[in-house]
Amino acid sequence: MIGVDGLTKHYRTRVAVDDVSFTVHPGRVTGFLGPNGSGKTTTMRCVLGLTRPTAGTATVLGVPYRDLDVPMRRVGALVDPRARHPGRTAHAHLTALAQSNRLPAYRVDEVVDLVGLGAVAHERVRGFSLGMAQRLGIAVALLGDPEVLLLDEPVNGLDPEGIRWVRGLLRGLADEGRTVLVSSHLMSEMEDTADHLVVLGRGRLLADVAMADLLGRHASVRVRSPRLPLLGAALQRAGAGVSLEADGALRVEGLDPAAVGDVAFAAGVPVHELSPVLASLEAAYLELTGDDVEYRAGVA
Ligand SMILES: Nc1ncnc2c1ncn2[C@@H]1O[C@H](COP(=O)(O)OP(=O)(O)OP(=O)(O)O)[C@@H](O)[C@H]1O
Repeated sequence: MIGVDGLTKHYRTRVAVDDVSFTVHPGRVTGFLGPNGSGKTTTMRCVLGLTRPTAGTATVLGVPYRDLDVPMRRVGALVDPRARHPGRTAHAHLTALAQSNRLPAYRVDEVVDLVGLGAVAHERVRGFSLGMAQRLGIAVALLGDPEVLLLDEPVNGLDPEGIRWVRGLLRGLADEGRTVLVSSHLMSEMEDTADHLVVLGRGRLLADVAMADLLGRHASVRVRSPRLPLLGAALQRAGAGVSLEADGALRVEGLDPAAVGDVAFAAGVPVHELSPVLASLEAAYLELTGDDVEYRAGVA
């Protein structure tokens, strides 16, 4: 469990995180989303005791991170995959961490195998690709076999096979009852991985919502009929938003498929197709964050 309560962080005049509260529960993967600069990393750093909040609190398993005894056994984190000793081998890096955190040496070989770094474990980290560095960062996070995991952009730099592997790993960790908070910019990846979403925009909380609810809220219905104008008018009278698709079908928003069918029946209009259309996470996300994007392409 991760608890963030009234969390606020100011950097001089910039408000990086603005009175944000949410709880990350165990047993599910919680996706942490938001445009660039929306405060995700700052929030994670506050949870990990790396950044001191201006106001509010962040706790892990009910206590501030600094109060945890042997934190690596309780919380695993991937925040900056490049932040490790470049002259060391991956194995030596993990061994040093295991020793300083009183973790068993056999755990090093376990996590090396788990993240698929067996072939390069004795090579220097300096020569690692971003994908290999990410895998090593994930190995560090898993070293203490922790109950809580915070991973900032873990699929950054990974190839499709690596991305699939991370997805399976996160699912497995959540299924074991662990708390998993993971940030990503890849909407399609989040859609396949996360059960729950916490969304930030300009440092504020925009949504704390189950993935299925968010997608359901933005779902629509496709309907075809030989008497389209009549059906469109009846649906609008029922309060639906109606638009014409390129192929001549109607796109109906604000009513579920059963309600659309009932409106058609009551209007005496034949229906030739009636299908629910699930929103993509990308569309739902853009709608949520539309006004809160701080850095747009082409804008300084
Ligand atoms: N050490 C710092 N000093 C000054 N400003 C900072 C510092 N760290 C972050 N910020 C600012 O705080 C805001 C939030 O940044 P943060 O890195 O938390 O966002 P983010 O959502 O993780 O972004 P990204 O997706 O780009 O990593 C940004 O405007 C950033 O410029």
